[in-house]
Amino acid sequence: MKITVIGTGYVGLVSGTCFAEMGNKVTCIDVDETKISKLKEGIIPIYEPGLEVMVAKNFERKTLNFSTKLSEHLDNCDIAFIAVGTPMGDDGSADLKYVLQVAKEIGQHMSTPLIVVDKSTVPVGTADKVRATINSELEKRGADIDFDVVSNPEFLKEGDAISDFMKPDRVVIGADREDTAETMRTLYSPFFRSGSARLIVMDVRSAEMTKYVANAMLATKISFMNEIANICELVGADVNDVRIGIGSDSRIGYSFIYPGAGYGGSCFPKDVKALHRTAKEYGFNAELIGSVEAVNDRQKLVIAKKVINRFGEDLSGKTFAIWGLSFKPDTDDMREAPAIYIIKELVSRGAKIKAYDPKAMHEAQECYLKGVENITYCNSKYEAIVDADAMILLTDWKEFRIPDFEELKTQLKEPVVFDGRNQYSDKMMKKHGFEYFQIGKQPLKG
Ligand SMILES: NC(=O)c1ccc[n+]([C@@H]2O[C@H](COP(=O)([O-])OP(=O)(O)OC[C@H]3O[C@@H](n4cnc5c(N)ncnc54)[C@H](O)[C@@H]3O)[C@@H](O)[C@H]2O)c1
Ligand SMILES: O=c1ccn([C@@H]2O[C@H](COP(=O)(O)OP(=O)(O)O[C@H]3O[C@H](CO)[C@@H](O)[C@H](O)[C@H]3O)[C@@H](O)[C@H]2O)c(=O)[nH]1
Repeated sequence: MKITVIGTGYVGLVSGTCFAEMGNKVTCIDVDETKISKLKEGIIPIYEPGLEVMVAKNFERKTLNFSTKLSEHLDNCDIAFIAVGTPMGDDGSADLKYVLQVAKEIGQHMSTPLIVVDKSTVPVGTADKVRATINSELEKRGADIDFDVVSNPEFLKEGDAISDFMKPDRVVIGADREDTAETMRTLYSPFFRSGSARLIVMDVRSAEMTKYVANAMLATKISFMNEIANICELVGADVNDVRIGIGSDSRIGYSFIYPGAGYGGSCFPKDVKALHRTAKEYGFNAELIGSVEAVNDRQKLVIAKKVINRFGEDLSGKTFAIWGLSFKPDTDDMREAPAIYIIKELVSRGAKIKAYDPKAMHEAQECYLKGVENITYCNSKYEAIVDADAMILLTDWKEFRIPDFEELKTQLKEPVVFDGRNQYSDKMMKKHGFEYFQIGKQPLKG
């Protein structure tokens, strides 16, 4: 099929590349000229394992192309995917300005029948707005061209994006017309080896809702466990054991019940807020969803509180080594990363920070921690710990899992570790003589 993907970010680039991998002819469009010219030179703007090789292969065999000109890539196109950002608006709702701008451009330039697919995460009712916007542009130029609007939310995770897309748990398609649904089934059939039981077709509004419900459910699991972790700590229980104890019940399961320094990223925080806001617009106070968000906001500062309890309210003269800045491992993405909040809190109390992340240093320096004083960016995790008063682990990158503990102990002024992702254990830390603070368990005194 001939496919145009509009918005070449995490979702657009991964989706476009994976569709190309399956033999479709794909053009990825973006308004960001620098991004597009870099992609044409084989430079990938994001860090996502496996993506660079797949982009290069498909670009070379001409199944994948990049452009800034949407108007040149709608003729005889079968499907146009909208994959632009839907950031949080001032009132917490999803800001649809990029989506509707794309819809407007599609209406202005389409010349042949087209299926327009919303892949961006958008509130219920957005497909109707996209349809109305396209119709209005067609009317303005007196054009009568058949088109349909489909919702096909994306469930990929950053860091695992290629495998999530190539081997999806499910693909959700919201289509109100059977011929459109059939085209979408054909597009996705190569991604499912044995039939299409996991290719779920429903009405458009239910598909739009499904995306928010999936993210809200996952975020709820995390906030629930973080709440439990805080209680465990107070009553003298170990949340790590409790997690295993409950996860073994197949009705609960092990995934997404890891307590930590709070969830971040470009999706959970904004999508939970947007769902809460949608409910409010319909006059309903979604209390549980509101609490999920509030618990997470509080959780982001739990590690900072532990540092303050240990070192005092005034942290001037103290230096802390931070291991991990990205919101999760295997990505350079720092959107809503707990590290931003924790570092700002410590710096505001006079602390100095020595930070290291395998991939997110540039994002931190140039964007998310830009202008924050007293941060030194280090070239390695070991450089960061030299003369620091304590090490604080905030992202569970594999390279932090089994560090050289003796080196860590020697370089730190005092052997103190705060673990925001429960990567180590009391047993391990006791062996090496550390004072060890983790989430959901009373501290191990040195
Ligand atoms: N990042 C994820 O892991 C993920 C996963 C599932 C769903 N989503 C959803 O997918 C959507 C996109 O997210 P993302 O993380 O890929 O965003 P992103 O910010 O990485 O990329 C969006 C891209 O769209 C481009 N753009 C904006 N306006 C445009 C226009 N008029 N024409 C062409 N390009 C335009 C931007 O320049 C940018 O490159 C969001 O709704 C998000 O919630 C994201
Ligand atoms: O048990 C867990 C699991 C995750 N997290 C945190 O939750 C956040 C989000 O993690 P993850 O879901 O792996 O990353 P995302 O790339 O944000 O992916 C989520 O958001 C995407 C955008 O909507 C969806 O497509 C995915 O299905 C959904 O998992 C991160 O800060 C993690 O550290 C925890 O604290 N505990």
